[in-house]
Amino acid sequence: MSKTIRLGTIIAAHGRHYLAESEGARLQCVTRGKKTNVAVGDSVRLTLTSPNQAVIDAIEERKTLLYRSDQYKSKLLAANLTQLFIVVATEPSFSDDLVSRSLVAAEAAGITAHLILNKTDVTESLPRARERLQVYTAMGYPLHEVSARAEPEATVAKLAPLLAGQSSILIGQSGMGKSSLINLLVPDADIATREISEALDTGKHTTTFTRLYHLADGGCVIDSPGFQEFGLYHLSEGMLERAFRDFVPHLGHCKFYNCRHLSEPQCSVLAAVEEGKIARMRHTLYGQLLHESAQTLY
Ligand SMILES: Nc1nc2c(ncn2[C@@H]2O[C@H](COP(=O)(O)OP(=O)(O)OP(=O)(O)O)[C@@H](O)[C@H]2O)c(=O)[nH]1
Ligand SMILES: [Zn+2]
Repeated sequence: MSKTIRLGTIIAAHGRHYLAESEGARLQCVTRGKKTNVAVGDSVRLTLTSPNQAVIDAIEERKTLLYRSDQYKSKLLAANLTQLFIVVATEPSFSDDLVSRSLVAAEAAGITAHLILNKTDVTESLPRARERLQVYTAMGYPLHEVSARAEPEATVAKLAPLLAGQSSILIGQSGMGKSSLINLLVPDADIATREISEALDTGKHTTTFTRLYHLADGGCVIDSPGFQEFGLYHLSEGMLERAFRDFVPHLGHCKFYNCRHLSEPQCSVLAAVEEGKIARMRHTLYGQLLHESAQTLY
């Protein structure tokens, strides 16, 4: 049989099983050997092995790559993204640690980050949520307030134009309303998810895989399973300080050119923390991430 080579886009990933879209068809894909370096959003070169199956031969050059990592391994979240939306809600309470880590990951990957505050209809928790989000809006991250349940049309009117023509990912802790938002933005998301799940043969684990949906206005949106941890062990010290957007104006002014901004004398980052220009919580996280990146084993 002569080989058929095609280009495709990875639209779902579950373990080492991938689903690609190519010339209007969906193809079940595997990698060669034990490679697991493929991400949703990747452009790939495929060799067809049957009418609906293929082997991934190569990954085209990525524009961006968003990933998280722990001490032992990295986990690719999505490739070729242009934007990241962090979904938080008035309730349940969101984690500043996860929000900040997601922002740092986006900065390090060169992806624009936005915040979505969902469930604004829960008015008693709204002032507190807004107050907590001020630290991020002060850094220039756009905040979009919506209520997927109480104001679905207004939610779509606000978010759809931001997503059009872009390649976006929605991430958030469980319970923030990410699925509700996806269902509003991608009207046939449920059907698409079921089809993808069947094609991937993931059985019951329908919500544990990352998938890409096309948008009516062009572009795509990627839904990833909720997670509780966002390890950034892969970021080097130099990348870390620049991925803290609030640190950037103060970099280059420390007494020591190789200042780590932890306890050095005449450190302009520490001075900014003392002056309230950098939130203490952000500096604490920076110290934690620096510590984590020193633990990397791989
Ligand atoms: N009051 C209110 N509740 C909402 C809103 N949006 C979603 N919810 C509710 O919040 C709960 C969580 O919503 P989901 O969309 O399942 O949230 P998720 O972030 O996808 O959570 P997981 O599926 O656990 O990852 C559900 O009970 C929704 O009905 C909203 O705008 N206002
Ligand atoms: Zn310093």
